[in-house]
Amino acid sequence: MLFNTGGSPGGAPLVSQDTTLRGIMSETILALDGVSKTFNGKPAVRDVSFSVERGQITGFLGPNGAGKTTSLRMSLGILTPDRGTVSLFGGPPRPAALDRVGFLPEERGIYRKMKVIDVIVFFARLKGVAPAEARRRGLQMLEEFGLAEVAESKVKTLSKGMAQKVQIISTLVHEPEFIILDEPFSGLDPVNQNALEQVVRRQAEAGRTVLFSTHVMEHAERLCDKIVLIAKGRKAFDGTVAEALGQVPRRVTLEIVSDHDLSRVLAGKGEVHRETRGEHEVWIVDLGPGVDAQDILKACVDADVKLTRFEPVRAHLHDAFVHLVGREAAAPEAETV
Ligand SMILES: Nc1ncnc2c1ncn2[C@@H]1O[C@H](COP(=O)(O)OP(=O)(O)OP(=O)(O)O)[C@@H](O)[C@H]1O
Repeated sequence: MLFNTGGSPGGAPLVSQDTTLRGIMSETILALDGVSKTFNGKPAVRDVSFSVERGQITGFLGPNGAGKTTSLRMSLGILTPDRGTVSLFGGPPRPAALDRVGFLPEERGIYRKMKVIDVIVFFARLKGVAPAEARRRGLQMLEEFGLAEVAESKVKTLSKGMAQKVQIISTLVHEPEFIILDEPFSGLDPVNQNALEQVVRRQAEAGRTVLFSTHVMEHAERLCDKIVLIAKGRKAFDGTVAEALGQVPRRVTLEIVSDHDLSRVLAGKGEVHRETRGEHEVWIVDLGPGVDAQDILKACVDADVKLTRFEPVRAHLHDAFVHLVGREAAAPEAETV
């Protein structure tokens, strides 16, 4: 097992180990209502509302500069909104509520001169875990993260990825009910990104609630019960991954060797584009309402068209994001100025 999924703090019953039930039993852990924040006259977050439900994994997605970190900081009371309200565990984000949260900030920094295990124990103790228990959990988690041999090493001797894992352990060691991770995958190599995805899944399976921000859609596509898309400070979408993908026109790509004109065959099936790639003619169909890929295949077979490729194209979350906010707003902030 990669990570300890033990009981919830204070012995409270875990909500559910079942993904389906997780969806049904709804209790709002965090709610932002009409929240806005401006820095030096420049709006960073504009009238954003969304909620995070207990036991779910929620992805907070958007390009660099979209307003994710600012929203997370407001969620935790680190920043005060100019307008709107934040409710954490049913009230303002006060210290007692924050003890139930594990937060991995975007700006990472741990005490370089301390030993790894001492850093983890330090963070656990800040959240009220007894010293012996903090050490026991810290050593167990280091083992599970493949870092057992560096427990007594100084932080400054670790690679960047190892240091990030130590910081993730420090975020989780007090077994918080609600885990907020700001860009947790950045700085990790693909193997460790996969390992972190497993950690997030196991936390949710243990009944914990996870909210993480990312500009890499693939993590959210694989992990999330719900996603919130934000661009240029505004919420663009809030729903399940399937609902987001449902916003993208379904597409089929056809390839033929001849210069057969498919316009008549594909008439009424959707929006059709034609491209020449080498000696192949490629026809791309954005399927119209009520048309599915099989209708296109049947029309080609009936018209005796010799296909060299027939490919229903699977949409990805990035396509949905671009479709919802436009290519310019989907780009990182620096690319749009
Ligand atoms: N303390 C601050 N002072 C001034 N401007 C800020 C401050 N914090 C954020 N901003 C600005 O607010 C906007 C949103 O930034 P934010 O960090 O919330 O975005 P983000 O989606 O988290 O992106 P990134 O992943 O790059 O941090 C940006 O234009 C940023 O420069």
